[in-house]
Amino acid sequence: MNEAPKSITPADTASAFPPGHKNVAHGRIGVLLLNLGTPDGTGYWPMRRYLKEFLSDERVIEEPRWKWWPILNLIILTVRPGRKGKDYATIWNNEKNESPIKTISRNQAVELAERLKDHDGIIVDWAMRYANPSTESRIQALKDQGCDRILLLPLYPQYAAPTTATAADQAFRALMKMRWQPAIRLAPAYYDDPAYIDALARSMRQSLAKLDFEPEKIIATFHGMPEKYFAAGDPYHCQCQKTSRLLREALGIAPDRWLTTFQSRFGNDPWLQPYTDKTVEALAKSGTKRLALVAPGFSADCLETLEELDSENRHYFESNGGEKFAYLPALNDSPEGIDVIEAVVRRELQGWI
Ligand SMILES: C=CC1=C(C)c2cc3[nH]c(cc4nc(cc5[nH]c(cc1n2)c(C)c5CCC(=O)O)C(CCC(=O)O)=C4C)c(C)c3C=C
Ligand SMILES: [Fe+2]
Ligand SMILES: [Fe+2]
Repeated sequence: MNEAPKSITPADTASAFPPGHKNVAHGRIGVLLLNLGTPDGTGYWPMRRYLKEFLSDERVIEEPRWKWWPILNLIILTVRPGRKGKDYATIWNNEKNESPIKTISRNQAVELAERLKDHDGIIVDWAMRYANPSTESRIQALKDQGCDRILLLPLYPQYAAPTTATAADQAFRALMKMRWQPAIRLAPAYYDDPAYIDALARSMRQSLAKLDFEPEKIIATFHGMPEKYFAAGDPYHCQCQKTSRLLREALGIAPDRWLTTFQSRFGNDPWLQPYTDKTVEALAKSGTKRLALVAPGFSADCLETLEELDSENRHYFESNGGEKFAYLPALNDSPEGIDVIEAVVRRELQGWI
């Protein structure tokens, strides 16, 4: 049960309030789960709005604006909304009329609140960096409910400037408009946290046990990024590699059965390699018949996993001689997934609760 928010009374200040002083609720703690975002619909205009917001972010596209603006507005935003809208339609949650990443993110917040309900005065919410629910609206909602301390948890196990840093930028942009800012904590990346590796290993064991085949090879695939971001000092690549190694070791899988790859290349620059699609194709062509893919960097299944991995890469494998293919689901709102979020949140709330 949540305690009622506190408010400063004249008794606290030992003097009468000057007339007109606004009484602001405080005394609660907010936990805000942050993920990337997703379009509000699969039609041209919601897709275009989403891609415009996303691809206008200088943390995502590090090109001079004068060079990027015409490419984005005259080329990408004319063709990509239609093409990607069709892809989103294949994975859409029609019951709720929303993208899976939204359904899963909401469930993660509900489940986390359930795990924390023994603590008075904690409110759990969720928000997106792009589109809805916006980071600003949910930080304001927490503030309105009396949260004067907020823990931000970007649900990216591996730090990357195009994901983690932009989530923080957006939260701090919202604070810039506030008179009484809440105190903020930002949870660090948890790529090698034993709670995360253990949850991934438990989840993978369960998924592998449900298959009607034993994969010859397993690929741990991570979202890619341009190589030049890595060269400029982004720790993402190293953190992905470490997650992958720790996970393989936790599962006791021999190194020659395990590969680490990067997916979702966008544009013409070289991205982190090896590329997932090229690796899947090469494995099939060189005689691998049974393959499983897992995407440890995604805390929620989304377009990049459900469509790109489970559908596109399955097709590359099967059309090049592969026979059995499995995509092993992300941690999502499974008990293992909530174990990770709860462990990080409890650790980062120390001193506040
Ligand atoms: C163009 C540059 C991009 C970089 C760099 C990038 C990094 C990055 N992204 C994720 C996680 C997700 N990305 C998702 C979709 C997506 N990503 C890009 C581009 C970059 N991502 C685009 C253009 C899109 C939209 C789809 C498309 O048009 O191809 C998603 C899925 C969201 C959903 O709606 O389901 C996630 C999640 C990470 C972790 C990352 C790290 C380097
Ligand atoms: Fe992305
Ligand atoms: Fe590295």
